[in-house]
Amino acid sequence: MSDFRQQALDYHANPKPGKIAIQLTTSAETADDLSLAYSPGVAEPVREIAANPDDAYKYTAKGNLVAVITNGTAILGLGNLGPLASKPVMEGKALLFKRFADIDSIDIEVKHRTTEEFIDTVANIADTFGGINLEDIKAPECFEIEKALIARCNIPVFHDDQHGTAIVTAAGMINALDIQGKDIAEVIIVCMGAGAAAIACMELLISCGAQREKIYMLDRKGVIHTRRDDINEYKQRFANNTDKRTLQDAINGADVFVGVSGPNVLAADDVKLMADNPIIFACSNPDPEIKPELAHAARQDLIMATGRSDYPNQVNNVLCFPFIFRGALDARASVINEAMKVAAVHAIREIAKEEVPQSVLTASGVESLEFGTEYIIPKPMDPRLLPRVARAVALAAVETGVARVELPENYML
Ligand SMILES: NC(=O)C1=CN([C@@H]2O[C@H](COP(=O)(O)OP(=O)(O)OC[C@H]3O[C@@H](n4cnc5c(N)ncnc54)[C@H](OP(=O)(O)O)[C@@H]3O)[C@@H](O)[C@H]2O)C=CC1
Ligand SMILES: CC(=O)C(=O)O
Ligand SMILES: [Mg+2]
Repeated sequence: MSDFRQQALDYHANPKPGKIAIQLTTSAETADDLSLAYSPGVAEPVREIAANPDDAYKYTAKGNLVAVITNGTAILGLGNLGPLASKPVMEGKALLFKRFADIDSIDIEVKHRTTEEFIDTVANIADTFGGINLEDIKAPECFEIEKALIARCNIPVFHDDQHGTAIVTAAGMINALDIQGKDIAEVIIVCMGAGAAAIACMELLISCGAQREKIYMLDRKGVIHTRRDDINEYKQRFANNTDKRTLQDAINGADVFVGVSGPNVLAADDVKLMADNPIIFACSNPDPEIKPELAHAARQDLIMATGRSDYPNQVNNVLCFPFIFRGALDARASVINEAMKVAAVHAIREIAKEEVPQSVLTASGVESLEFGTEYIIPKPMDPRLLPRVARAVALAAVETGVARVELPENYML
C-alpha cells in the first residue's frame, strides 16, 4: 500500500473513527443542570417554540446547524458508489464547515428508490436545520431535487457541486483571464462534463459575460451539439450549432478548458492545440482531467488550476460553501439567491489581489505568494475569506429582501 494511501486511512481511523463529534455547549454536571437541560426545564422552550416557531432559533442549535445531505450518486469524480461510501466526504464537508466558519454540521446519507422519495425525506427533516447543503448528487436528478427543496423549505438549500463550484470557478476564471489578458466575452471555452458542476459553472460564467455560443460542452459521447437527440433539457441549453464532434475538434484554438468530469481525459497533445496563453481548470477530484506536470510540460504559457490542495491554484468549492452559509445563516436568509452568489464571486476573487498574510504563507509552506499565474485565487485557510465573503453575502441578502433578521452595522468588520 502506498504511504499516502495508508496515511489517509490512518487519518480517518485515528484517534477515533471519522472526523467529527458532537460537543456540549452548556453545563450538564449537576442535578440542577439536568433539571434545566432536560426534565422539567426543557418543557419551557418547547412551549415557546410551539407558540412561535421562530423561537427555535433562540432556544436550539438550529440557527448554526447545516445538514450535509447526499445520496452518494456522484461522489467526487468517483461516481455512484452509494450513500454509505460517501460518508467520509460528507464528514469532510462538516469538518470544513466547522474549521472555516464555525458552523455545526451533520452528514446525512439517504437511501431512496425514487427522486420523490429523496425529496420527501429531506423536506420532512428540513426544519431541524438552519440550512441544507446538498452534496454529490448526480445530474440531472440534482436539478429537480434542488428546485423542489427550495420550493418546499423555508431555509437555504444549496447544491454545493453546482453553485459552490460555479462561484469559485467564476472567481478564479475572472482573475486568470485578467492575468492572461483575455476578455471573457471573447474567449472560447471547452467544458468537459455536462453534469451538476458543469452546467452551473457555465451558466455563472455566462452571467459574468461569457458567450453561450463560444462554449463547447462535452459529455461522455463528445460535443453537445444541436443535432444530438440524446440529451436532457439541461444539456440542451448548451447544444452548440457546430460541426465539432470530438474533444480535439473543440479544443483546437480554445482559450479555456474547464474540466468537471473525470480523471485523465485531457492529453498533453490536446493542450498543445489550445490558443496562446491558455487556461486549464482541471477540477475533477481526486484525480484531475490532466496532471499539472503534464500540462505544464506541454505549455509554458499556461495557467493551471486543480481541485486539489497539493498544487497551486486550488479551484474547489471549499472556498465558498462555509462562508456563503455563514453569511446566509447570520442574515437568516430564506434562500441563497443569485445576488448572494455573485457577491461571493467578487469577495473571493478580490482577496487574491491583496498582500497574503504570513499565516497563509506558513500554512501553505511557501515563502511568498503574489497575484499571478501560480496564485489566481485565495487559499482555503486564508482568514480573510470568512469575514469578507460572509459580509458580502449577508449584505446581498439584506439588499434583495431575503434576510429575516437585522445585521449589526459592523457585521464581520
Ligand atoms: N473542484 C471542485 O470544487 C469540484 C469538482 N467537481 C468534480 O466534477 C466532476 C463532476 O461532478 P458532478 O458534476 O457533481 O457529477 P455529475 O455526475 O453530475 O456529472 C458528471 C459529468 O461528467 C461527465 N463525465 C464523466 N466522466 C467523463 C469522461 N470520462 N469523459 C467525458 N465526460 C465525463 C458525465 O457525462 P455523461 O453526462 O455523459 O454521463 C457528466 O456529464 C467530479 O470529478 C467532481 O470531483 C465537482 C464539484 C466541485
Ligand atoms: C469538491 C467537490 O465537492 C467534489 O469534487 O465533488
Ligand atoms: Mg462534491
